[in-house]
Amino acid sequence: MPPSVILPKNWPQDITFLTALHIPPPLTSTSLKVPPPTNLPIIKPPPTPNPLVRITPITTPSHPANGQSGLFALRPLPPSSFIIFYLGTLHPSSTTDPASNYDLSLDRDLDLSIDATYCGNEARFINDYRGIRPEGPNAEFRDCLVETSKGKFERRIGVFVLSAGKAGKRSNGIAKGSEIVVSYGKGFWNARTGNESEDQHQGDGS
Ligand SMILES: C[S@@+](CC[C@H](N)C(=O)[O-])C[C@H]1O[C@@H](n2cnc3c(N)ncnc32)[C@H](O)[C@@H]1O
Repeated sequence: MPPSVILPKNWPQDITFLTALHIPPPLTSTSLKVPPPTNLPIIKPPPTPNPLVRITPITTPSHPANGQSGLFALRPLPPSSFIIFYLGTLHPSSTTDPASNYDLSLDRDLDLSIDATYCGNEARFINDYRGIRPEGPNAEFRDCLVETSKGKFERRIGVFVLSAGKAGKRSNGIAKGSEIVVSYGKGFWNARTGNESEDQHQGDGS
């Protein structure tokens, strides 16, 4: 991280803040290059810290992640809008640490995942909707692209506000002050309650 980078409020001291994906050797960004044309949205990297969100310690006893943190909207976020990239360490999915609570599959065909246990950005604080928002998630992970140089694109995972259709007809997106929640997928929770029947990664399934 360049020394001039301003850390987001409430960023933990023991986690490295990233402004770009961490790609340790032998992987290179070539693994993420996508030849055009593609139908994925092209996202311009947002400023850091991300002005749309805030990491907030959870102190409500009834919140299932009480004592941890969550990610909250600092302003109204319209349906389908991009919020933030999911950053962390890129690694082959075959090396996924089954105990990681911050691992997200980037692409099954490319066999790549992103783990934000030791380094990441604000997106690592997004909680699962279960026990928090009875209506369901208000955001989701989506595949997208970033233009790294003129005409060159790389794969990323972004967090997007649910579309009005998915969130219900009257959805206005995410209100200022609301917690941003996704679905980690049943597999995430099954793996943690000893049910191995649906062993998927965070973000798969619902
Ligand atoms: C990706 S982290 C989310 C950020 C985490 N709350 C933190 O402060 O670092 C995933 C972990 O958050 C907690 N968590 C997220 N959503 C939860 C929920 N709906 N109920 C209980 N714990 C949750 C669990 O400990 C889970 O392993």
